[in-house]
Amino acid sequence: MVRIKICGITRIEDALAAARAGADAIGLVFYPASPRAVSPTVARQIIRALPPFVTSVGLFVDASATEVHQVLAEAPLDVLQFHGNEPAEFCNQFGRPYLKVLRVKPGDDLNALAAQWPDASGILLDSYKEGVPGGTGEIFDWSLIPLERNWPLVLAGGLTAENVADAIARSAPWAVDVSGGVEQAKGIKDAAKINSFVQEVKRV
Ligand SMILES: O=C(O)c1ccccc1NCC(=O)[C@H](O)[C@H](O)COP(=O)(O)O
Repeated sequence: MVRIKICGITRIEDALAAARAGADAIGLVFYPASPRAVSPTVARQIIRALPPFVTSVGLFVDASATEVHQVLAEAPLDVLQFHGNEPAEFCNQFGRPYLKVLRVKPGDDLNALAAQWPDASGILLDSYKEGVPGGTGEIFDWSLIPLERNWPLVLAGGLTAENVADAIARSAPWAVDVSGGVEQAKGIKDAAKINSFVQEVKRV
């Protein structure tokens, strides 16, 4: 069973649509420049509205430790997700499980890179786009993903209900992560697209 995270949630109704569809996790973006950014107060409201057993994941891009602690003081996130240049020592300091994001470029040795975060719960592979730290809506070359690896892969980047079966077949991920592929506008999810995506993952 491939797990599913619906990322870039900004509204309670979208979080509930994800939960009802059968998603395992939702992502909340704490990167002010993102059109999907939420405040800690809104994040708290969304997390409190979630039914049990749906994991809340907080996304950060080179935030300071103080900023991460400030978010955690208000929003009880289950998991942290680091999209910037955060070294392992930084990621380890919050006492929460975390995902480290690697934005994939041709020539990357992904096993060697993943080994730099040995305590990460998983490594999220996303598309590289200059100046865009995440939520690109673009796929990357899945043949660059090593099939022999000793870390849980969370696959992201331009996934949709139409391409996710192929992506799973090619990369055998632990989980898939989608944002733009289940939206009607940036930060506004589409319940029908969420349902289609989740159904397709469960089908394969
Ligand atoms: O969504 C954003 O705007 C964003 C901004 C900064 C860091 C991360 C961000 N989003 C991350 C994600 O939504 C997902 O982890 C991933 O990038 C998949 O996005 P998509 O390609 O749109 O499916």
